[in-house]
Amino acid sequence: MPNPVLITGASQRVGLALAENLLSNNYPVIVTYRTHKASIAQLEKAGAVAICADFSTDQGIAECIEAVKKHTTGLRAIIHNASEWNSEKNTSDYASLFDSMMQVHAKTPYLMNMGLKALLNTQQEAADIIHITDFVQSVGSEKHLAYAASKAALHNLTLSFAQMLAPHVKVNTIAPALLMFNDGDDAAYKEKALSKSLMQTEPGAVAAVDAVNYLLNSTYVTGETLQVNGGRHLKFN
Ligand SMILES: NC(=O)C1=CN([C@@H]2O[C@H](COP(=O)(O)OP(=O)(O)OC[C@H]3O[C@@H](n4cnc5c(N)ncnc54)[C@H](OP(=O)(O)O)[C@@H]3O)[C@@H](O)[C@H]2O)C=CC1
Ligand SMILES: Nc1nc2c(c(=O)[nH]1)N=C([C@H](O)[C@@H](O)CO)CN2
Repeated sequence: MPNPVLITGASQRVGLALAENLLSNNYPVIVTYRTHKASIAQLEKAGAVAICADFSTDQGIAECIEAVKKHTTGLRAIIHNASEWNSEKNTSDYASLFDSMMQVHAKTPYLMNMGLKALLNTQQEAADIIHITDFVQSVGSEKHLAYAASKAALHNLTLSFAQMLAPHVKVNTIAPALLMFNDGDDAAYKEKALSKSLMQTEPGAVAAVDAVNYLLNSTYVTGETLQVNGGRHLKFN
């Protein structure tokens, strides 16, 4: 039996699509969720192990690490997907915003990788860590400053863990731009968001699923960023 893939934040959208795709490709899957939704019950019905985890505290991260260890002695991959896209416009408590963004996007992957890296080394074939960041890791964001900084920190962890865990474990970043709109995004927002890339489309979670499968099947890519942004870096007008 192959070792499972661990996906964080899999109760909806991209994380859920990743879990469903990997299950359909016969990978054993362990997911974390914070809010129990029907999607989690469906994943469990399909054979996934589901762990309730809130990464907003260090204790929550530690408990998640211990829960994973109770379920498996080995891991094929860890995919850090859990995230909150919070903006400065919704608060005046910038200290808490900054801390919460760094907590979920940088401290959680850091502590989970340090706590679980030994499980990645019980494989004959290579193992993977995938950090899902954001296009803004390299250009910043005037409306999501703390979010962008935390995603840049996560990418820097890619560079460090790639050096620490080579050659057995490959560590890479997937940096998406628009993948999926959110409920409540109005037509004006959607039009503006679509205009920011050359492809001018909302690709859906499948764009991230394809990127993850490329990395899982790669044998020589590590310490890299897979940009999944519809050519946004070339859209200047
Ligand atoms: N959607 C997009 O267009 C883009 C997405 N990305 C990145 O891709 C990834 C997937 O995006 P998307 O699917 O939209 O993500 P979501 O915004 O839907 O969030 C994914 C999950 O993260 C979980 N989560 C958030 N905070 C915590 C926490 N403190 N502890 C535990 N779990 C938490 C949530 O769990 P629950 O619901 O169970 O509470 C949620 O289901 C993210 O890393 C995102 O930053 C990057 C660029 C564009
Ligand atoms: N955790 C999340 N991160 C991001 C989301 C999201 O919905 N959840 N959405 C975006 C936007 O699509 C942005 O890329 C384009 O406006 C960014 N990050």
